[in-house]
Amino acid sequence: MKHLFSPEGEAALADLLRLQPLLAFDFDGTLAPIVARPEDARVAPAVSRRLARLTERWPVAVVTGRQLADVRDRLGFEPGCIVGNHGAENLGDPAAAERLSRALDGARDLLAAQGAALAAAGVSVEDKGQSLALHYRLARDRDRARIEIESLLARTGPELRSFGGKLVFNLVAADAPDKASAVHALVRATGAGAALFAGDDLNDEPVFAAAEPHWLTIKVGHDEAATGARFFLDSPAEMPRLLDRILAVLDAG
Ligand SMILES: O=P(O)(O)OC[C@H]1O[C@H](O[C@H]2O[C@H](CO)[C@@H](O)[C@H](O)[C@H]2O)[C@H](O)[C@@H](O)[C@@H]1O
Repeated sequence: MKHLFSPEGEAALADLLRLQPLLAFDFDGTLAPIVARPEDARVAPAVSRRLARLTERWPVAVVTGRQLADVRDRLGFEPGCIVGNHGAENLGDPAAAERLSRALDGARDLLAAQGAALAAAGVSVEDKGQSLALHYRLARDRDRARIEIESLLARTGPELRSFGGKLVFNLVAADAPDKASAVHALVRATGAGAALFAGDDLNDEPVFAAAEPHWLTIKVGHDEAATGARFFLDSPAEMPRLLDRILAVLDAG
């Protein structure tokens, strides 16, 4: 996999921008650097200023594992669309959203029963409606925290699906939409000719895997996880340079 600012990456970006693409971004680890506490995550002004300018002229979306109500005030700009809960929130179907949230009720009961043990192991729980996040970044003994979480996950049924992330386990309904279906739906809804999608985590991999050949997919950061993205950026600190490249093409056109 090559860096986006390699000659191959620059050429792929130039080709993509001729197709009037949707520009879609993950939040944590992509627009906002990873921080110890989820409540401290924010988009840097250097990034939000550029995204605000882009949003005036191009379809821009944020597709995040967070809840909409949580992420909105962390952005510093107003994108054309935000999809939350790993692709399951804000798809315009309130009945489906309600069903996806109710599917987690059994897990909520398990969490209540196992709450003291999880808290003692340093696990914090985020209930986001259509998904649950069990964080263990701040646990003193991360192995012990993982064991507690895995024992809870082992007691959930086939109506739920779990997947990992950055020092977190996530739980959603087995049939919950993922970020890939969300990005495809946004491309259709905006009439965009392609998509650029940048993300850093496991919940972004379905987008990379289901991308059309003419899309541009970018993994942000380096970790051991295999990725299906075509190009990479070293960190969210490279985001202003990417956005400047896109703005320059728009200014030239
Ligand atoms: O899809 P994303 O926008 O990347 O959201 C994924 C999860 O991000 C948050 O957790 C992660 O970021 C935190 C802040 O940097 C970090 O402290 C935590 O360890 C990470 O797992 C968020 O809290 C979750 O709800 C999102 O699902």
